[in-house]
Amino acid sequence: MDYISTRGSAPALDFEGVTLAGLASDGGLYLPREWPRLSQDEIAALAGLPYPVLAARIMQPFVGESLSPERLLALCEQAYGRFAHTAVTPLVQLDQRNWLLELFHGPTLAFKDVALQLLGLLFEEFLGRKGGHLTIVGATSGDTGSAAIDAVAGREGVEIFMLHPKGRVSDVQRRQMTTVLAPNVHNIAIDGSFDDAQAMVKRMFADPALTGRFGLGAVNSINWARLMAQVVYYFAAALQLGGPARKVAFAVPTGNFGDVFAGYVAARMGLPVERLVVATNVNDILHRALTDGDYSAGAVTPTAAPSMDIQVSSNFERLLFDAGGRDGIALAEQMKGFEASRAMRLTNAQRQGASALFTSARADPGDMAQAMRWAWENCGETIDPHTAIGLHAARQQDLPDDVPVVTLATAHPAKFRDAVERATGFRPPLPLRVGELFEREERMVELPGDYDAVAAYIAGNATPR
Ligand SMILES: Cc1ncc(COP(=O)(O)O)c(C=O)c1O
Ligand SMILES: N[C@@H](CCOP(=O)(O)O)C(=O)O
Repeated sequence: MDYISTRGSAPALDFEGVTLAGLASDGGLYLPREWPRLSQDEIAALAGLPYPVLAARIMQPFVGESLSPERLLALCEQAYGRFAHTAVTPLVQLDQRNWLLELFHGPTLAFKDVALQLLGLLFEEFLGRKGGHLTIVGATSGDTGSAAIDAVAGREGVEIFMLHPKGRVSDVQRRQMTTVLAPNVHNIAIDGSFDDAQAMVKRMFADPALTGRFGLGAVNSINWARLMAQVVYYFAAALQLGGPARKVAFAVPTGNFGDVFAGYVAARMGLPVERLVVATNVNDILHRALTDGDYSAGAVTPTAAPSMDIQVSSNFERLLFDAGGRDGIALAEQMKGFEASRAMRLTNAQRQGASALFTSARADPGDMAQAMRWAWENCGETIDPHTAIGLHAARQQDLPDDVPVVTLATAHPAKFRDAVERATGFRPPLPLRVGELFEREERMVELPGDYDAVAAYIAGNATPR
């Protein structure tokens, strides 16, 4: 399996290469040259497998020669052995139509653990072969940061510099990052939004002052390995609900478009998916793009679902490339225009390609609170604000009677307990496995939202390759 860039001019790489590279050298994102396809019989034969075995089977075609099937399985067993539920991503029924896919049973209580626990092990495996040192630079609106830090803290040959927008993550999210005092972990709070932090990280990969001295790596969903690991739970859920004989719809709380793009990959591999519902909060660039082709980024509005307070959505580029005909050179021009003006129109081909599977919905703060209350009062379930946005979208769908709708429950409600308590009156307790988060010392630096200041800090503190 080899991987090509969405912008058409970076060298093709194998799985090990894309995992360590993160972003392509032309500024694009890597995707498999071709989608591996599973027949309906092959999918049916996956029913009932333990999660790590299912994960290794789904991921093997993407991994190719980079890992033997036995080694990939061993890494999956190690990664998913840290989850607090034996099903890893259990399904919970809400009513006749609606289900929750709980993705928050990992060590840091959000769906990011599903991919990042594995990615930490992949880094260790590949660096162990090649030698060298990886300097991870990442941006987080709260959940990627804690999951990535947990996955790499204390590991040999890796260090992490994680940027988050100051004051715009929940107190639990911040402490999950800043109380990890391992010497290879560096938390940086910047003035600005997640979009500002993400733009800085992408710029670092094109900055010779950094790339010349440090081996930069990515943990954000620009890294293909992140998305690959997330494809697995779409199969896991569909198989439990009668797939592949029965189609399933998914409602996905969306920010950087990584999680829902993983659902698109599952469909491209042959999983019968009725619909993928892109659920946004008031930062609704994706909803506007999918409904009328307008991909224009305004300022980010802070909400009670801070992890989705994103306007420039990295992985949308992957969809524009794949659904729009895979013309990397044309897409590079289109993205250059977007980067200059923060606005673009989707082409007809991109709109048609996307509309075959995707639909979208937007939730304002009232819709979000109402969905939290509905789940609590009618089903006895506490859900977090991000999941609530997904559920709001799921409950608006007009679908054939026999199609179940799975809302991805992307974070544990206790990560956002103030918002949950405001909506439901119930304050969800933190699970014991996170420990005494509020008693621990915090460590981070605060920097202005200025690229040169952040790059200089990293250059002054990172380990050369
Ligand atoms: C809890 C939660 N829900 C949803 C999302 C959105 O996921 P994605 O960025 O993959 O669209 C995020 C962050 O990305 C998140 O942390
Ligand atoms: N919501 C994310 C934002 C980063 O997204 P990623 O999936 O590209 O890493 C977060 O919680 O940090």
